[in-house]
Amino acid sequence: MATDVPEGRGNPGGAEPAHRQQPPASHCWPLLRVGLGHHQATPDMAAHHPGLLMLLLLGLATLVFPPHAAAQSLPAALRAGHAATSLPAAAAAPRTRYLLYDVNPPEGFNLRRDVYIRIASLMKTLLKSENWVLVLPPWGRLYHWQSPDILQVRIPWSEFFDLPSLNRNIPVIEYEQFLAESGGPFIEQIYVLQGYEEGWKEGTWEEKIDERPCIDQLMYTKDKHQYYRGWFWGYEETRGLNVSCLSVQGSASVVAPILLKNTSAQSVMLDRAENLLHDHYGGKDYWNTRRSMVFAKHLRVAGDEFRNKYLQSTDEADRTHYNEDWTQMKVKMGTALGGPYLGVHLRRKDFIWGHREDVPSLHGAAKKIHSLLKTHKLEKVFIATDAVEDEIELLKKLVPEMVRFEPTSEELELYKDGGMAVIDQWICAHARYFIGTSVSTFSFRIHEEREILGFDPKTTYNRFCGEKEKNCEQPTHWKIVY
Ligand SMILES: C[C@@H]1O[C@H](OP(=O)(O)OP(=O)(O)OC[C@H]2O[C@@H](n3cnc4c(=O)[nH]c(N)nc43)[C@H](O)[C@@H]2O)[C@@H](O)[C@H](O)[C@@H]1O
Repeated sequence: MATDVPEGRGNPGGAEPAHRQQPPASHCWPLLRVGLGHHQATPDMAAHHPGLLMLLLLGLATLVFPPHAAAQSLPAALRAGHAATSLPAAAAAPRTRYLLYDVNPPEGFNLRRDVYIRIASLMKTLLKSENWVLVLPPWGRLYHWQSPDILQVRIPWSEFFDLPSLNRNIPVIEYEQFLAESGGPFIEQIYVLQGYEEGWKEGTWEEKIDERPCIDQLMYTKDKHQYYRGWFWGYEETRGLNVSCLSVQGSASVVAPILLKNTSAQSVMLDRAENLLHDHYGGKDYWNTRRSMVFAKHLRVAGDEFRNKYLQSTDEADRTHYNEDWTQMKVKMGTALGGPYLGVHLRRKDFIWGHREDVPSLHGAAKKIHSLLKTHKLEKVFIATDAVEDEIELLKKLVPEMVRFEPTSEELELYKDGGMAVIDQWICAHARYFIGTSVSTFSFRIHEEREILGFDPKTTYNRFCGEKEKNCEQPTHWKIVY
């Protein structure tokens, strides 16, 4: 079970509470895109312009009576057993509360996708008693996204994921919609999640959460109006009204009582949300959320066109039919054949800097690739990698059969580094046989995509071994649960 641990990063085995019930997946919450641009009234601006102050006050009023509260409360009302009644909307509508979250800055795209799954479980717990909406943290300023000359900040989720699909699992909105609905640049309560200073004694694991003094120096500073400034995904006008710390040890839903009882703030942000563990890793709720994370259509189309053109791979021939509605997609294991190519994810950069034993040299990887091509009678290999230019040149020499998705500058600007990662993953997910890199969440997400598509696990849960590795344990098969 070597590979389950890094997935949760400090996710101690056996600490999962009972599987939590999920709300009906059949609702599609209303998606209201409100174009606000990146212009917000700032607290500083308001202080100097009485007219703006008026606007700001109006905005604050909408915190209490958000314009879409009635529409968004409908699923909650239905869950609570009410019909869509003839009561006046304002009277019938419980207020909408907004959950926001962020992750430790150095963490990459696919670890962040894992944290989303944990937060979705918390949302499902909250929705049992109140009307919450998850505000999707805009993408950007990720350490691994190093392509020069493209602006990679304030990126909405819709650039990488299909929002209607996410909404079939839990109610989500983009950050700009939150700004428009809540009327201003304020997040009322920020909780910074941290561990317990005293740690935990082995053998005495218990789930707990407490308001505690902050252990590390806060990444938030007060402005002259006593509002908190910080990194709010590149939205420089956003401010926190209150910041405090929570020591937490446990799964995501351990936070629910705090949010339901200790604070009445309408918008609550959980910073350093990677400190929460999965409610139930690999269970039905996990898989429902994972299945709802459908890649944005334009990225899937780009990947499909590439498969067709360079890898002679089509869904018909490969038996990888995809249903746009994930709730209707249930493929029997082993049904998918995959395109006539080997899929490879070769993680480099920070994975080799630590001289890790479980990462192969390029010569070692090339040797394994050739052996797999022979075994599976394949002629082409698609390689997804974050290797630097020199390594790519060496790879080209070592593996002349290599095919890569190399974007034009226009494509890179359009898809960005995140979109490139998605396209690479999508192509790897459709290969006849896949081999990835040890403990990389990038590879893990490919495993899951192949599980959803219905591949035989033998063609999926494979990884390269380091030349000096003594016990090269292969990835765990996490069977899909419907
Ligand atoms: C050591 C740790 O590794 C963890 O990375 P790991 O799980 O592999 O996976 P990720 O969390 O996705 O972070 C790696 C990032 O590197 C880029 N990248 C890696 N491989 C490829 C590839 O084959 N194709 C493309 N297009 N991009 C790639 C991409 O931006 C990806 O999101 C990080 O999340 C942690 O922050 C930390 O750095």
